Amino acid sequence: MTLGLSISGLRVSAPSGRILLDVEALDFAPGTCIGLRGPSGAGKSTFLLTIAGLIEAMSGRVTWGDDDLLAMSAPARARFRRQRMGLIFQDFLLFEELSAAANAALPGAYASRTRQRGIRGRADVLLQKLGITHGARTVDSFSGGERQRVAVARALAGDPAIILADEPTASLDRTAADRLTDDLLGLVREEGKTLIAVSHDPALHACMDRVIDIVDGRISQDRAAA
Ligand SMILES: Nc1ncnc2c1ncn2[C@@H]1O[C@H](COP(=O)(O)OP(=O)(O)OP(=O)(O)O)[C@@H](O)[C@H]1O
Repeated sequence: MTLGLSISGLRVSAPSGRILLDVEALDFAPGTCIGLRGPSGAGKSTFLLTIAGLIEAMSGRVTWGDDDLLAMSAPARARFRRQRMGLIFQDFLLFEELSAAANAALPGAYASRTRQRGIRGRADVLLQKLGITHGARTVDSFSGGERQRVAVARALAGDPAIILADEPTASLDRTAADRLTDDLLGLVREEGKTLIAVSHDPALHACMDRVIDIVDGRISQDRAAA
């Protein structure tokens, strides 16, 4: 399954009333890899949280396929996120005392037995593809690059249509960052998933299909990557 994103008249406000995001119209075709960049505090993470349905104080339309996030109840949004989205963050957010396989299979935590088995199998295949063959070792002894590859396997294990990444290469050195970018984009493209990645890393943006600049909560530039 692939899903595209359509946004119109989106506004996100802080409790003070300050507008954090103001996006008139934006469409992402299914299966596109999109980079988001902009100065610190511009609203990139807020944008990512908004399209993940994690922000309440928003108005407008944020539609994934036929599903309008604002029209859903909070539990329906959480279910949608669980079934359709994989999330990757800068600081990995792994369970330190678990193995790579157990971390990567976490999207199965709330799933039926049958789906859990499928997710475990997919997690193992993804870890193999990502070169993580560390058996029962717990991830607390993994390098940053290895940890982030476990996070990539976890994001993809539930076979979600959408992958959202916030600074996926920021904690890595250049070599590990480039490898992670190659691995992530390779897997995402192989399966036709939609990827949206916030990053300050020009090397990551150079691999994307489209790069969008956000400044002061607004889209200042939107172009197909060279
Ligand atoms: N819950 C909130 N209440 C008030 N202000 C907020 C809230 N969340 C974010 N902001 C503000 O919104 C602005 C955008 O924040 P955001 O984290 O989206 O920026 P960013 O572009 O991701 O920055 P960085 O590159 O530094 O991570 C910042 O000024 C931040 O302080």
